[in-house]
Amino acid sequence: MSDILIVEDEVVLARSIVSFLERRGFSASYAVDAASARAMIERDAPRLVILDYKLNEDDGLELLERIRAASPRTQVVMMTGHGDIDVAVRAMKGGARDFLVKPTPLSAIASIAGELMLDEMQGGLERTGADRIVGRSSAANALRATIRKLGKPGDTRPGILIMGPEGSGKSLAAVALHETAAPETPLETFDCAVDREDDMDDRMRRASGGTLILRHVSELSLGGQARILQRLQQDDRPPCLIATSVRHLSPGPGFLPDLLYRIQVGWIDMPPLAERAADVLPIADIFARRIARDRGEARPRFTSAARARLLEHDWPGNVAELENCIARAMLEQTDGQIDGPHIRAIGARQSGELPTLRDIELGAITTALTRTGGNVSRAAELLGISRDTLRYRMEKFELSRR
Ligand SMILES: Nc1ncnc2c1ncn2[C@@H]1O[C@H](COP(=O)(O)OP(=O)(O)OP(=O)(O)O)[C@@H](O)[C@H]1O
Repeated sequence: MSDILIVEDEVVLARSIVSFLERRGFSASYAVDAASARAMIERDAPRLVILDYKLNEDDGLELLERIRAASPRTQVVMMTGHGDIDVAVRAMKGGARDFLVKPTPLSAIASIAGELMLDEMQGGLERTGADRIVGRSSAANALRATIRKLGKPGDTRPGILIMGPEGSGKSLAAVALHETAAPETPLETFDCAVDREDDMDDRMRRASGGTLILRHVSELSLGGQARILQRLQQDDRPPCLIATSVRHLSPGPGFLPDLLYRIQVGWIDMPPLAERAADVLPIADIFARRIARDRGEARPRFTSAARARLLEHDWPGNVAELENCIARAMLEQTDGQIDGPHIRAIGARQSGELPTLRDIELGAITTALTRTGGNVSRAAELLGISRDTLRYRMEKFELSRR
């Protein structure tokens, strides 16, 4: 009896996934066609089925429907091809828990299996260090690895600048870094956009020997910057500075070079949530579970319509927007079930005459593709994103069909 069943017609791939999972302590087996998969599901009722959308003779979506009917407790994760976002959405509507894009790194499969087992234990809600970063996109994996690397305990801790759009998780990454590098030391946060600069001295004194997170550092006045530099010199055990910023910083009249060089030793880029769609469902799930736990309620379930809606949205307000959306959905749901209509995203902030982010993005992609004569790899390079991300965005804007 196995907890995980891999349904994949390429035997070599199926075997390697199974042995990878088994080396990590999961019990797994595989089936190469729909008939044997169904027989094994009836016999074992596995916790998780990882199902290839394209099976030789059989249709993965049809098999998904049968699995859901035969074994409701079995979770199904669909493996789709690149650009098959419509298949992914259909799979979610058909009751799949999630989807993975092929070629799927084995680590992503292990992480999904791990998440499922964590869910079963109702654990994993409170995390520390790099594990605070929920998600299984390659960007989330890379971020956790960077936090572990930069946060290696050592005598000197370099200043670190975390750049990224609003609500993308910069402050969370800053806390994760502190917990990785020096969890026993004090942690203080100063928000340069809202806190009074008169409070800075006190905040720095309390952070001595630990970490000071400077949120929205680009908003700090020259006076405030000078104050920080002065205190850093006076303190025997000056705090490590971790700064976050939406805007690019450059030394010049607005920002003291000495402070910038102190902050910008290490660097982390937070990508927008739209570039890591694989993170949306795991993050939504943990937000909903935390709210339910705080209210003493059972773990909420997302219907397939809700999951599909979460995946279809672009999240211009990033993780903060997703958090807000889930908080509202949790207010509206009544029976522990979050359904499609409960998912109402606010979208980008109203900004007068400004074009929407969607328009800007569509414009940039179209320009890059026009300039490169439709060459996706070169267009992706011009835009500074991966080829996969560009293909995904093109699919969303239906550019490939134009
Ligand atoms: N990968 C993630 N996993 C779980 N929670 C996340 C993740 N990223 C962000 N969050 C949560 O989303 C919310 C917004 O993140 P955060 O405040 O860190 O964004 P930010 O980039 O610092 O925003 P701002 O630009 O407004 O300062 C927080 O509640 C944070 O804990």
